[in-house]
Amino acid sequence: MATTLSEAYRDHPLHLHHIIPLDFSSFRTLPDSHAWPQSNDDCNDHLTSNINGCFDESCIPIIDLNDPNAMEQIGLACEKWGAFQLRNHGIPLNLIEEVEEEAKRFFSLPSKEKVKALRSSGGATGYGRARISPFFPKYMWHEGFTIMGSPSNDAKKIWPNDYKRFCDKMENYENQMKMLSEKVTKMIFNILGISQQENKWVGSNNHCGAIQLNFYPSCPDPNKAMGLAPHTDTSLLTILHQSQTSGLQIFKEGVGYVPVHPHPNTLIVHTGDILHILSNSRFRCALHRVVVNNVKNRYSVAYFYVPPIDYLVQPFVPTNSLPRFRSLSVKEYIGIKAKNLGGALSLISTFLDDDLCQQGK
Ligand SMILES: O=C(O)CCC(=O)C(=O)O
Ligand SMILES: [Fe+2]
Repeated sequence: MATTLSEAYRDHPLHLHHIIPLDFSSFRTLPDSHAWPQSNDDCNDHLTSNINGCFDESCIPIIDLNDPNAMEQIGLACEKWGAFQLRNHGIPLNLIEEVEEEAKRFFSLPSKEKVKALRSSGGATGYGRARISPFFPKYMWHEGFTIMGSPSNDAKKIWPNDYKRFCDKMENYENQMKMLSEKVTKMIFNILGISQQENKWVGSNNHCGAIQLNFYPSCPDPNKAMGLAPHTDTSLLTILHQSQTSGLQIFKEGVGYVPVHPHPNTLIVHTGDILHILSNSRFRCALHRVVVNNVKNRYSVAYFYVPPIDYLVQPFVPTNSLPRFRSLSVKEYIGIKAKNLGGALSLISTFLDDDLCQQGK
C-alpha cells in the first residue's frame, strides 16, 4: 500500500530547493525568502470553540464519537465546515504523546543529521519542505517528515542503531489512525448513502495512508511568516493531532480564517478533496493554513486516509442532480493536484461556477 501512493508522486519530481528546509536555528531575523507580503486576511481570533460542545455558529464543532447522534453531527459539520474535532476517539493518549515526543526528537536534531533522510526529488517519504512549496512565491516557516507504511528506511539513516523506537511508535499510530479513519468513513458513507458493498476497501489493507509530522519553529517575525500556506488536503479525510500550541486556522466563507485552538484529548478531522468529490460538493473540503508565533515551537501529526490508488472517485449523485465532477482515479487526481494545487478541483469540475474549494490558493 505504501509504495502505491509513492508511485503517484514519482511522476511529479520537485527541485531540491523545494525540498531542503532552511536551518531555522541559525536565523535570528526573518530572511526575505520567508517574508510574506502582509495580507488583510482576517483571522477571527476572538472566536473560540467550547470543549463542552460548540453552540456558536462560528466555531469548529466538537463531536463526541460516543454520542448516539455523532453520525448526524459529523454530517452537519462536514457540510458546514469540512472539519470537526473529535472527542472519545479511542486513540490512547499515551500513544499520541509518544508520537509527538518522537517528532520532537527528530526535529530537534541538527540540520546535517535531518538531511540524511531528505526526500528525494521524485520521492514521497522522508524529511523536507511542504509538498505545496513550489506553488508559493515565498517559503514557509515549516519542516516536515512524511511516512508511508514502515518508516524504517528513512529512520535507519538517522538512527542506524536505534531506529526501532521511532518505527514502532509510528507504525502503531498508523494502525490506530487507519482504524479510526475506517470508523469515520463508514459513518460518512452512511450519511451520503454510499454503498459499503462497493467500498470493501474500507476496512481492508487495500487503502493508502500517510503520516506527516510537521514542525513550525518559533519565528523571529511571525506576522510576516507563514507556517503552512492555505491548501486543502488531497485525502478522503485527514486526522490531525496538534501540540498544545495554536496555529491552525480553517477558512469559513463569510467569516474568514477561524483558529482551531488545541483541546486536550481531541483530534481534528478534515474533509479532503476526494470526499468533496465523492459527496458531489455536499461536503466542503476545508481550506486551512498554519500561522506561527515567536514564543513556542509547534508540532502536528497528520494522518491522510486515501482510497486505493486505482479507486474510481465518482461523485455520488442524489436523484435529480447532476455530477459536479468527472470521475477519475485517485492516481489521476493526485497527478492533477501535484500540477495545479488549488486549481485541481475546477479542472475536473463539470460546472462553470463552483464553491470554496476552487478558491484554494
Ligand atoms: O499543522 C497543522 O495544524 C496542519 C497541517 C496540515 O495542514 C497538513 O499537514 O496538511
Ligand atoms: Fe493540510
